[in-house]
Amino acid sequence: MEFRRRAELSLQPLSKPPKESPHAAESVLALLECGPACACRHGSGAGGCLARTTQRGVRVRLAVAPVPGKGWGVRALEPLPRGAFVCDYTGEYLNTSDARARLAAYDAAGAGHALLVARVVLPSATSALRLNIDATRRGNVARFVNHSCDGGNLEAVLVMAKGELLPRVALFAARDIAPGEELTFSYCGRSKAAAPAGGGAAGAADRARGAGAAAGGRQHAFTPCACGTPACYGFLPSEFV
Ligand SMILES: C[S@@+](CC[C@H](N)C(=O)[O-])C[C@H]1O[C@@H](n2cnc3c(N)ncnc32)[C@H](O)[C@@H]1O
Repeated sequence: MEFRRRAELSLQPLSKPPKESPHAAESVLALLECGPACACRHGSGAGGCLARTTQRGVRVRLAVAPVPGKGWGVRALEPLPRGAFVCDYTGEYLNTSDARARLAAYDAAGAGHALLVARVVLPSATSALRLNIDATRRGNVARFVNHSCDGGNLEAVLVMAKGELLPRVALFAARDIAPGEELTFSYCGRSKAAAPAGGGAAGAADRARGAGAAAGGRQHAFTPCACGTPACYGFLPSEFV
């Protein structure tokens, strides 16, 4: 597993929030993994490549359960050590015009959604790859993870595997998490209120600390936030397409 500042990730609402928004997204490090273009073998057994952390599916016990004021949410059913891989953020990869159309439809329906937008600044720094991953209709457990203004206990990390056409987004434990805790992350990137960890300890989230994220939560009007943290801004990140 290798981390480089090769690409910057900025996961944020579909269009940039106003500069003065407390929910401004920040750039992140990326995780590079082996992939289809590597000669190494997949698998965690003897001889298996270890640089494929996010490619083995969800290995931790999670529960989707109602959370007061937020609809459904995700809780840990076992201790998750800092740096543990929790899950990929899976969903439909959309082009931007389709993503905008869907957002308009979600808005019209007045419903929440789970459309995550990530902008990957390319090494030239003159252009960016934009990922629109919509987990609203098809996705995995990640689509039930709620927002927390203090950054939550998960970190969203951009994952690039050799030979894979598109990057992915994965969620890692940003700190030690106790059984029963609700899993959350910031929908708009690392919260200014969240204390970034140093880079010392081993673990993906450690080194990729600072990952931003913007899943779902696109609300046309300000939607009250029920994260309940001291850092709460009172509303979910908003987007202005
Ligand atoms: C990606 S989904 C998360 C799962 C969602 N709670 C559900 O029941 O399907 C995003 C939606 O969850 C709700 N949500 C997420 N975080 C919240 C929070 N901190 N406070 C209130 N609602 C939240 C919003 O309706 C948002 O549009």
